[in-house]
Amino acid sequence: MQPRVKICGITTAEQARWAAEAGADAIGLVFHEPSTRAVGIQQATDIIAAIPAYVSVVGLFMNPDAAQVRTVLERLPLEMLQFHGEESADFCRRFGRRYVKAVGMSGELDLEQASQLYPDAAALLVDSHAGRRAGGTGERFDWSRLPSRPDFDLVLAGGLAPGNVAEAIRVVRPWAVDVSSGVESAPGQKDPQLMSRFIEEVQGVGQSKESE
Ligand SMILES: O=C(O)c1ccccc1NCC(=O)[C@H](O)[C@H](O)COP(=O)(O)O
Repeated sequence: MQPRVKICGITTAEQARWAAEAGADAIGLVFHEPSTRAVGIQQATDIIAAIPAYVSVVGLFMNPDAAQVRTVLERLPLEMLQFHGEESADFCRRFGRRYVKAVGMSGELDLEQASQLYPDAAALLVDSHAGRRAGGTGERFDWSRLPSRPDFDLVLAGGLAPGNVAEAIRVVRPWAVDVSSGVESAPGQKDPQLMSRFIEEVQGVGQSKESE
């Protein structure tokens, strides 16, 4: 089955339209400072207005306080939340939204234990750096470290790009892939051609012989 695609770190309405037209299933808005991709409420409002139906909007936080998340949710119609820090499961489930929990692959990590810590997460996003280190690094990790048949939906992130995403999918067979740096021509500058090529590579894996 073809993985879903989330393009993260969208900062303008134009980038959002590019991502949706390229075929992204979800668009990520970063509410964590400091990040070159962080957006404010009005900016996010303008971006969301440009996103067509059936493309979900994910709000990304890293170790926020509850008031920050609540303020964003009062002002913006986010479909899902993504927590990228050391948030507890109790914290993540407080906001009445489905959420994805990011886990960092730097250092030793027991993914099965992580999935038991967040039993109601919609998915676990495995990234090069989470927990104490921010994401959006453009760095990949050793995909062979991932379990072959996890008992949770796995979102693969970290250094993905048009040139490696097909191999990543064949190795990991994730539920979804998530990309930010790999579809940028410069930090924070999403590129429509890179977005299209990335999604074409994802779609191509389903058709190619090697994927069997
Ligand atoms: O994208 C950011 O700037 C960011 C900052 C702080 C925490 C998380 C952040 N991004 C989270 C994502 O979901 C990214 O898409 C993910 O880490 C992959 O990023 P990249 O390696 O650049 O593709």
